[in-house]
Amino acid sequence: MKSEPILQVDGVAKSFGGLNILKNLTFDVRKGERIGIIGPNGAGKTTFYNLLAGDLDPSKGTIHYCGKNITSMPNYKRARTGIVRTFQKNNLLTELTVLENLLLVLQRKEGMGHIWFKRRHRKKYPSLFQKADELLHTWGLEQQTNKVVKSLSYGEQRQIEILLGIATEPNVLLLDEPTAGMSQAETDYIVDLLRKLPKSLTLMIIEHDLDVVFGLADRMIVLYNGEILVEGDPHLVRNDKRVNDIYIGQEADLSASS
Ligand SMILES: Nc1ncnc2c1ncn2[C@@H]1O[C@H](COP(=O)(O)OP(=O)(O)OP(=O)(O)O)[C@@H](O)[C@H]1O
Repeated sequence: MKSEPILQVDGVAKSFGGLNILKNLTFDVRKGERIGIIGPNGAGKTTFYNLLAGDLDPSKGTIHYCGKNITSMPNYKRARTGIVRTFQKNNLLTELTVLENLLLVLQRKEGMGHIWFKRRHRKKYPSLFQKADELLHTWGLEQQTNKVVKSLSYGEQRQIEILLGIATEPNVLLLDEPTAGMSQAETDYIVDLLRKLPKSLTLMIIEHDLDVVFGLADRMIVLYNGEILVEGDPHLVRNDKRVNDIYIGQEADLSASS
């Protein structure tokens, strides 16, 4: 028996000054699904994440999360209820160390005040530090612990950003091009990390690297001109003529990226 949808998107549209960027999107996401979202530049993928994360309100339609209407719920409340996104560009505090960035996320999660950053001491907050150590160990990033973020490579910074998203223990994690700008080794690390995430976590991944997204997703959504062109099983989507047509002349032929 299929589980109840964790997200229900019903008739969602978004216009900017008369331009219809997203048109009548309707689909459900079930708990634990891995949804890959692809589409050419400008198809509306990031705008769609903005609507899911509460960074923008839809012009039409509704979004339900765990059965509750969240269409007008602001982003910080959605994040608190477990819908967390990462961005195409890093959102880290680059003057701080990896550990300090992680502690900041964990202290917020533990409800330890909204002071944007207060230096915490290991002796005084052992459980906070232990949690940070565990996360860095689990994801093989111990060596980065005390490095200042700005000293890391772009790909390493993106790895840390994803780690921070995971540290919040989200129910739904929205990843926006998680491997963009990464080396092959860094990409492999991220793919491996995403594969190891708990099965109960619902993942949505916007990704231009077709090998990555087809390798991770158990369902694909193809956006084109603000509409769902094709949706479904990755194997069928990969071989769909309409999908191949929109990728012809672009970075890759879908059938060649297996
Ligand atoms: N605030 C805005 N005002 C006006 N137009 C916007 C705004 N935000 C996005 N757009 C337009 O909406 C369209 C979709 O943009 P969006 O960033 O969602 O596409 P995308 O599929 O994520 O593209 P990419 O793969 O290049 O990131 C683009 O034509 C963009 O210029």
